[in-house]
This record gives sequence, C-alpha cells and structure tokens, in this order.
Amino acid sequence: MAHKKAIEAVDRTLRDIRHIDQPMGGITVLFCGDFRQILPVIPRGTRADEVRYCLKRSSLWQHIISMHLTTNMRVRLGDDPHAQQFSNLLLKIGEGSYPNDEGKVALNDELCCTVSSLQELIFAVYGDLSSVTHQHNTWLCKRSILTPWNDQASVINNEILSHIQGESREYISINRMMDQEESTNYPIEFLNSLNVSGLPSHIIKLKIGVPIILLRNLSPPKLCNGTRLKVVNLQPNVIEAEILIGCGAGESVLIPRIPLIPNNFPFQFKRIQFPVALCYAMTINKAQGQTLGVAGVDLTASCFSHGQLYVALSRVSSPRNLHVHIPDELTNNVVYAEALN
Ligand SMILES: Nc1ncnc2c1ncn2[C@@H]1O[C@H](COP(=O)(O)OP(=O)(O)OP(=O)(O)O)[C@@H](O)[C@H]1O
Repeated sequence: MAHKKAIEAVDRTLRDIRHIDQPMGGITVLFCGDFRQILPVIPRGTRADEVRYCLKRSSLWQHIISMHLTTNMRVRLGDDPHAQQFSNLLLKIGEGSYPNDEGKVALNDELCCTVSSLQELIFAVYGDLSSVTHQHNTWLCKRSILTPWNDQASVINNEILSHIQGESREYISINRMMDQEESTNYPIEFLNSLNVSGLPSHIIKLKIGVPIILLRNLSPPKLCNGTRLKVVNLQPNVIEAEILIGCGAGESVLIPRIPLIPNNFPFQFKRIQFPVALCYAMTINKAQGQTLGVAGVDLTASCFSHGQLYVALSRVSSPRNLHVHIPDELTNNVVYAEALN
C-alpha cells in the first residue's frame, strides 16, 4: 500500500499546477485498495507507524468516498465449486475473525493443502526440478513460493537452484562508501555482507532458464520493479532475459549492472550489481498484487506484519492450488484492528 505522504505529495503538486486549492486540485481520483492487505512498509517502524502512514490516517481521507467491491473476481473466475467458501474464509483471515488462539491460526483443508516439509512444498509447486527449465513460460510465471522473510526466500531459491541442471554463473557486486573519508569506518567486507530487502545480493548465482525478478524500474512500463523474467543467456557484463509478465511479455531484453544507493541505512553506500533476484521464491510483500495459478506458502518463520497471511493465501483462486508449509500447526495471523476500523 502506498505511503500516505506519497499521495499527499501528488495532492500538493496538483493544487500547485492547477492553481485550485481543493483536494487533488479539483480532479476526481480513483484509489483502489484493501486495508486488509499489507500496510506501507516503514523501515524500523512500529505497529503505530504502519497505521499512522496509511491513507486512512491522512487529512485527505475525509474527502474520499468509499465504495466496496463485493465479489472476489480472482476466486470467482477459477473453476472451484467451493469458491465462495474459500473467498469467505479469506475474508475472515483478513479481518482477524478466523478462529484463532491469541492471534495464531491453524489452516484447514478448506483453505489450503498443508505439506509437512520444505521439499514437499517445492515439489507441490514445481514438480520434478530436473525438467523445470524446459517448461513453457506461462507454466513458470503462474507459480511461486511465498514466504514472509527475505532470508527464507533466499534459502528456498538456493535449494531449488542447486537441483536445476546446467552450469551456474556468479555475479559479484562492487560496493563503495559514497563518502570516501568514511571508508575506514565501513570496510568493504562489511558493505559486501549487507543483505537487505530491495537491494540485490552481493553475490547473485544464476543458471540459464531460471526465473528472476527485477528489483528496480529499468524501463517502465515493460521493465519495472517486480517484473518477472526468464534468463536466456548469462554474459560477463549483461544478462539476456525474456519478459514473463506484463505488457512486454515475450520480449527479449538485456539487463545491465547499475549503481544502487539504498536510502534506509544510517550511512550512504553504492552497490554496483544487476538489479535482479532469483524468484522461484519471493517475499509475500513482493507478491502483493500478483495473481498466481499455483502458490506455495512457506511459514517456517511466521508472518510478522498486518495482512501478510491474507495476501499470501489470496494469490490463487482455489484451495487446491494453495500449498502451505507450517512446521508448528499454528501460525501467526497479524491483523491490526485499528487499520480496519
Ligand atoms: N471485472 C472483472 N472481470 C474479469 N476479471 C476480473 C475482473 N476484475 C478482476 N478480474 C481478474 O481477477 C484477478 C485479480 O484482479 P486484480 O489484480 O485487479 O485485483 P486486485 O484487487 O488488485 O487483487 P489484489 O489486490 O488481491 O492483488 C485478475 O486475474 C483479473 O484479471
């Protein structure tokens, strides 16, 4: 969900451009959103911060007329006879009214197919890994494994990559402090070790035929943050890939290394790296907005923020295509009631 200040900035800009001191400069704007989903991400923020920065807490909210969409089209368009029941259970998860024990829920087979190990989860989503690179692009882009944490997504990606046939290629980033005088306080080994969300890893390991996701807007609307691609060729200084989703689907593109300067550190450094990550598995936050045919959800580490479980479970249209790994039977369903009221 967009940070309220991003929307307020658009409001102020439109008032300036149009010289009309009314909300959005007098233009009618359509917002679409679901407050059951993940709230704005506030680095090192608290629960109160996440709620404070959502649109409902903006001074603009009083000018917004709410209308409700009542049919879950993703579920309705699927071929599952129990679609309505699935849709109702998803809403209960989203609203926190699904039976729970101090915020922890047990997911039953009306909601998903539970699996008992990570290997089983990988098999349920991707089948036999030795043939996965020969599958058609539409097959590949309709499935993914989702997990709340970046670290766990890397673990699953590396596990799958190790079973994919073919030679792997490693791309190592170059890291430098923006202020060279600070270099002695932040040695290169330390900068190399930093692994944060939204920033490509210091070492990216890839093979031909694997799916990758873009981490930056390179050339909108075809190449945006979140666009998924399939690796076609791995050159020393460029990755050749085919776009899997969106308006550029099917097109071949060349991805270069680019300088990336993260803004959520107390110091500024630059990483030169390909802005991509392997995406057999991705975080639930990254999957928000996507529709999948088959989804695996790995809850080895439980969800930690509002709406994550709801987003993860609502990417598919049928419980038959939703495979969930919960080692401890119960898992966290975090719902901030104050964000919904
Ligand atoms: N009116 C409609 N007719 C046909 N298909 C629809 C309609 N509305 C949505 N869909 C389909 O339902 C799926 C979900 O739609 P969409 O991604 O726009 O919803 P969303 O509210 O953004 O979902 P979410 O926020 O949960 O990701 C898509 O596959 C879309 O094509």
